[in-house]
Order: sequence, then structure tokens, then C-alpha cells
Amino acid sequence: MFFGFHPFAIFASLTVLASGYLMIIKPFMEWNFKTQDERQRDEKKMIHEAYRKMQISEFPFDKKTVVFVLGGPGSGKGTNSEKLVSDFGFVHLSAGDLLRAEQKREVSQYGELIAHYIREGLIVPHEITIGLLRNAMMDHPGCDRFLIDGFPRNLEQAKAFEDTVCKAKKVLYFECPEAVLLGRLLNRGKTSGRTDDNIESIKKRFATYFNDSKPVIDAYAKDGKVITVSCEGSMDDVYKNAHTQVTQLFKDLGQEPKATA
Ligand SMILES: Nc1ncnc2c1ncn2[C@@H]1O[C@H](COP(=O)(O)OP(=O)(O)OP(=O)(O)O)[C@@H](O)[C@H]1O
Ligand SMILES: O=c1ccn([C@@H]2O[C@H](COP(=O)(O)O)[C@@H](O)[C@H]2O)c(=O)[nH]1
Repeated sequence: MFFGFHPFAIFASLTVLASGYLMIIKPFMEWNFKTQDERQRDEKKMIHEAYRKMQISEFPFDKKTVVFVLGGPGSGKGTNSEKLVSDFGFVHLSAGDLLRAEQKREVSQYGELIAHYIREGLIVPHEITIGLLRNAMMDHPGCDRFLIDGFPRNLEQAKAFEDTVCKAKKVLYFECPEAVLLGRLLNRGKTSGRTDDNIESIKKRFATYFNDSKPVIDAYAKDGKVITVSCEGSMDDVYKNAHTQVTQLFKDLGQEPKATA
């Protein structure tokens, strides 16, 4: 008659109750309280996620040559990356451009958040940026060389990218004094239409660069991965230097510098 108080009996009853709740009552409540639209949305989300995971697992990120392009705002990362694309067969992915495109996408859930971070010169949470970069890489299945420009902006982003996507082979660093950067950004601001090419935003971007982004370059330099290009001098001179350095980079990696495809 004391069976009901036996510890094993209590444990068994609790287990049965918990399983019943998890297997029958909870799913039923969740199912029942959702509208048809919500159920369809969840279903689509599940299918989309499964499809994405399948694509990611089939995309050989680790076999790609990824080069990060870093340097202060206005140091010439975009200008030189464009030229490296045609000479070495890179796909150029600018993290800033991807964020601006996402911000403009009408149905994006991140539009306002990105607009705020960019105007304030802050670093958008890395899950968003890495997601955009990963998708953009997957849009180029045939390409083996990626120039990732303006990323990583802090050490946390660098670690997250290397842990979840792939390791960078090298970092191309455009070194430039602050006064030169300022002059170039103000000049670009006359026509760029960018919300952050104004003196207030530029000051904030510089602070973020020196506090958060420069340490990334220093960390990669300690690993011997940084190749430095001085960004002073004419556009042609700067590019000539970058071209020489990238040619050497491919030689060091044992790859033909010229694009083969
Ligand atoms: N060597 C150079 N001499 C003079 N002007 C240059 C040189 N290189 C780039 N510029 C100009 O400086 C401005 C900034 O260059 P660019 O947009 O390539 O920099 P960025 O590093 O990509 O900037 P951001 O990080 O803000 O996107 C542009 O207007 C560009 O035309
Ligand atoms: O990895 C990144 C790259 C960029 N941002 C934000 O975008 C702006 C503009 O970037 P540019 O490279 O100068 O085009 C930058 O100031 C950041 O606010 C980012 O958050 N994360």
C-alpha cells in the first residue's frame, strides 16, 4: 500500500507525465494556437533552413582562397579591390556594400538597424554580416578566390567568420594616415550619397576603426598574415604596389597568380 510513495514509482510517474506533456499536449497546444498563416510561415522557414543547411554543407568554403582587405575608412580598399578582380579573378565582396544592399531591401527585417549602425559608424552584429557574406560566397560556386573588403571589423567577427565559414589566407592592409583618410572621405561625400560620408559620422567611424578594427590587423600581423600596401601616392602607384604584393601572395600559396578560368 506504500507503493505510491516508493521513489521509483514517483520517478516513473513523473517520467510518464513529462513524456506525455512533451509528446502530446505541447505539440497539440502549439499547433492549435497558431493561425494557418503562422503554421505556413513556420513550415516555409523549416524548409528554407533545411535547404540552406544542405547548400552550406555542399559548399567547400575551406577550399577557397579568402583574402581580407582592411584599412581605415577611405584608404582605397574598394578602389583597389575592383582592379584586383580583373587581374587575378577574385570575386570582390564588400561587407559595407552588402549591408547597404540589405538595408535597401524592402522586406528586410534588418533595414532600420543597419541604417542606424552605419550612420553611427558602429559595427553591425556579426551574425547579420557573416550571413550576408556566406550567402554572397555561395552565389559564386565556381569561384575559388574571394576578396572580402572591409571585414572583419573587430576580433569577435574575425573569430566567428573563421569558426563558421573559413580561415583567411592573408590580409591585404591599406595603410594610410588619418589626415589623408579624412580628406578623401570628405571629397567622396560630395557625390557618394552615403549617409556616413559627413564629418560627424566620419569621426565616429575613425573611433571604431582605431578601437575595434585596427586590433584585428595587429592580430593577423602577429600571425604573419598581413601584407601592407601604403595608400599614399597616386592611384596607379598604389595599385602597382598592391598588384606586386598579390602576385607574390599567390606564388607563396603555390598558385598561378593569373586567373585560370
Ligand atoms: N591613391 C588615391 N589617391 C587619391 N584618391 C584616392 C586614392 N585611392 C582612392 N581614392 C579615392 O578615395 C576615396 C575612398 O576610396 P575607396 O572608396 O576605395 O576607399 P574604401 O577604403 O573602400 O572606403 P570605405 O571603407 O569608406 O568604403 C574615393 O573617392 C577614391 O576615389
Ligand atoms: O563588417 C562590417 C562592414 C561594415 N559595417 C558597417 O558599414 C559601414 C560602412 O562600411 P564600409 O566598409 O566603409 O563601406 C561601417 O562604418 C559599419 O557601420 C559593419 O558594421 N560591419
